[in-house]
Amino acid sequence: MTAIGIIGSAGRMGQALAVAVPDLGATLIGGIDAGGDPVSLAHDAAVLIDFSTPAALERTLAAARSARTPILIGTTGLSTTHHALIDAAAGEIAVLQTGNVSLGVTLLAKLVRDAAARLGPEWDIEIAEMHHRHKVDAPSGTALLLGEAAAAGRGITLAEAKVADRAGLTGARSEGTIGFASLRGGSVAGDHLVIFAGEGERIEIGHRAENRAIFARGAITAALWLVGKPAGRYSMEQVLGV
Ligand SMILES: NC(=O)C1=CN([C@@H]2O[C@H](COP(=O)(O)OP(=O)(O)OC[C@H]3O[C@@H](n4cnc5c(N)ncnc54)[C@H](OP(=O)(O)O)[C@@H]3O)[C@@H](O)[C@H]2O)C=CC1
Ligand SMILES: O=C(O)C1=N[C@H](C(=O)O)C[C@H](O)C1
Repeated sequence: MTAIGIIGSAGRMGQALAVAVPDLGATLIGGIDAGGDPVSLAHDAAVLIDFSTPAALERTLAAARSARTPILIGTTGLSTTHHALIDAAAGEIAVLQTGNVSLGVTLLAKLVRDAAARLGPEWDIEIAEMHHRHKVDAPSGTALLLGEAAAAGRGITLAEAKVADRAGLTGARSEGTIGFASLRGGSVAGDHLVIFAGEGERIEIGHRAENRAIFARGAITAALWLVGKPAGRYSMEQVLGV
């Protein structure tokens, strides 16, 4: 059985993973939280799964590289510096980083890209997300992933179109921008809605996570898929074949 090591093992996702690992024919070799040693975990595990915090990523990737252990990164709130670290690691080990490991969101991203490509820039794109009261980053990793899919469909980068900070006297909406709205409250596992707002009509497509089991399943499936893969940066689309 494939031995999985978890970074962030006592957290909400870490606990969901511990429940799901045996069901998917793998075994949990160990896990760490703040203050834990990623080096020995990376040597013991056949693959690592990280659902922790961006601050942990540099040490985690260094450990994975030194042990040559593949890694699935689900942690969100990553900066361009973190992505550069991931790219560098992917030169030596198999890495998959994504803001959402579910089948539903992986497919939704493809639908969003397609819709954005077919609709002209006069269709305004807005992305709304709601999460539980404990979430610390905004917009969510999923919202950003969907924004990137929409931007790719339009042949632009999200960086040039993103508007995530509306408040006060904002002025009218600029054509071609992609807006984000983040709601926080209660125990919501993760809701995302992508709105294409045209003149006199709207298209809305979205996804609701009803629990963390879907994330645990997606993460373990992806982690098992990474074992034995050559160095590189992989995607959930490749794992799930959608
Ligand atoms: N990609 C996806 O599909 C999904 C992504 N996520 C993302 O996963 C992340 C975790 O979410 P969630 O489980 O809800 O968060 P939690 O806050 O419940 O758990 C985070 C865990 O990480 C641990 N941690 C903190 N610092 C370190 C460190 N330096 N090394 C190792 N572990 C550390 C914490 O331990 P301690 O208590 O000791 O600080 C805690 O156990 C978030 O970024 C979230 O957005 C969540 C769901 C799905
Ligand atoms: O923090 C969470 O809980 C989640 N985080 C991910 C995100 O930022 O999109 C994925 C999921 O929506 C749950």
